[in-house]
Amino acid sequence: SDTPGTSTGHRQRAQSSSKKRGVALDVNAWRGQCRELLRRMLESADSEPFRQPVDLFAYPDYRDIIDTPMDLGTVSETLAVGNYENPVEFAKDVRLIFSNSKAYTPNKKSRIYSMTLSLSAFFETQVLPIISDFKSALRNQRRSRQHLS
Ligand SMILES: O=C(NCC1CC1)N1CCN(C(=O)c2ccco2)CC1
Repeated sequence: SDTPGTSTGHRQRAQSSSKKRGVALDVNAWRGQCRELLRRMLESADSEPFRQPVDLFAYPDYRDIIDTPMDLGTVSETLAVGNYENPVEFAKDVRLIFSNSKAYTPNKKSRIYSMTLSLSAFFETQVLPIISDFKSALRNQRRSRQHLS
């Protein structure tokens, strides 16, 4: 630990460094982080009903209730082709999977709906730091660009 009362002197801050508070504020880090989060969700048994679009022959009334179907396979594809601009858009689609399941379920004790609950609890804990780190990186980038103008 530091000797109490020692001065660290005036540390020269490297101009190019975007590191603050020990967090690398990289505005692109969110994409790999979201890919890894998806991978972990897809390896969970709880994601099985949500890996592919709903089979409308198995659930003929599905579109009577659900306007915008969504599934983890579609989210993965959208992320892979670069069609999400930020992690908030990514999270919006994943949350749509869970809200669709909640809207469609005949009752809150259904097996598939209970899988939604545990999967979404896991997702929310994991996506929160990804979104806050992205927003910090964006603030940092705008701050450093602003002084250039
Ligand atoms: O067929 C589905 N998925 C496609 C399977 C993976 C290949 N389903 C998932 C969505 N879904 C519900 O959320 C739900 C809630 C209560 C009962 O079902 C309906 C069934």
